[in-house]
Amino acid sequence: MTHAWVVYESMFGNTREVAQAVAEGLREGAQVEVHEVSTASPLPPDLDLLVVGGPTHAFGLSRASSRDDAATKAHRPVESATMGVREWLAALDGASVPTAYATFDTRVNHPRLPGSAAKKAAKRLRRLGGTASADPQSFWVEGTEGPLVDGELERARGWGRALARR
Ligand SMILES: Cc1cc2nc3c(=O)[nH]c(=O)nc-3n(C[C@H](O)[C@H](O)[C@H](O)COP(=O)(O)O)c2cc1C
Repeated sequence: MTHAWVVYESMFGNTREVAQAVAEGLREGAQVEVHEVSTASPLPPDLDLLVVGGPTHAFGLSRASSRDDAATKAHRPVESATMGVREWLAALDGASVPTAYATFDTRVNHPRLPGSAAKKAAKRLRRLGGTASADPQSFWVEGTEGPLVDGELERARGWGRALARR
């Protein structure tokens, strides 16, 4: 059976919810673990599929400064305070990256801005020698702190199901 990890970064919890929904979908055809990015090392040697997701910050992957910005906006402690997908990917050893990967992000629905953390993460994984199992996917939130737009968790489950069939 396909062994998949879903690795996510999340400040306010929206990307975590999407990660969990993607994992639910994947479980229809894969053995899946979900890991918050600061606890997602090392990758197991028998991994078949790596799914990586994070919030879009300033048109791309978060940085320490944008995470600090999120922390000042948040009404409770942010989840991924110490590191993000950008730093995690930079530290990844290409030899441990499974051939197949897929990336997603969360982004604000109105106004729809250019730039996507998922596209940036996909570029890095491609450079590490991986092959995309799907196009980078964005899931929409109503505002900086969320909530997710209605129907996005169901769409995330469906995306996960489709990934498991590839
Ligand atoms: C510092 C900062 C910069 C952001 N920049 C963008 C952006 O460029 N485009 C966008 O669509 N959303 C942007 N957002 C909104 C985030 O995408 C949103 O907070 C995120 O999807 C929520 O996910 P989370 O709860 O997992 O952190 C930004 C949010 C923060 C805090």
